[in-house]
Amino acid sequence: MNDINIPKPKKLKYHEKRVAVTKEFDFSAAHFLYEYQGKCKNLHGHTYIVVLTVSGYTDEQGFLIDFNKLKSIYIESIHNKLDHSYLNSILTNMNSTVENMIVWIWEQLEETFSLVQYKKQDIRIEEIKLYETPTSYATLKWEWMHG
Ligand SMILES: Nc1nc2c(c(=O)[nH]1)N=C([C@H](O)[C@H](O)COP(=O)(O)OP(=O)(O)OP(=O)(O)O)CN2
Ligand SMILES: [Zn+2]
Repeated sequence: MNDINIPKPKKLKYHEKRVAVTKEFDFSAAHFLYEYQGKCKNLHGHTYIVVLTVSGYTDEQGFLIDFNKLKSIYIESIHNKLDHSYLNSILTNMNSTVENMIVWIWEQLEETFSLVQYKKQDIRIEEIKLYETPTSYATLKWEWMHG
């Protein structure tokens, strides 16, 4: 039987390994592709899925980053800018392919992360996956951005 009256430990133990946590988000947006021969030359929409993975070291409570904090960073950096948007008016000088969008998304997120104090935990974006459809997606990793 579980004892719910376990005394609070005097000092919480935590490890010193780099770990990663992942959270998934979505946004809906419209676009069309320039200089493209195919159905995507016409205005259409997608519900994009963003799979965001960050890595670093945990704090004394065993948190790398609270999932709620990760969500608020995502909402501020990406959702508020892209949800129900017209992508051609945001990525103005390039095609809104998932390849281009994922780099833009990375840069926006990284800017917000740099404003939050995570130096002690050395938190960094480790990987992003951006799904345009359930079967079509792009991947970007820390070493490809910074290696
Ligand atoms: N390398 C890329 N190819 C294509 C992109 C892209 O961003 N990068 N984008 C498109 C279109 O935006 C299109 O809406 C999505 O492409 P697609 O996977 O072909 O979508 P479908 O749902 O029609 O896929 P099916 O598997 O054929 O059902 C095109 N290419
Ligand atoms: Zn499309």
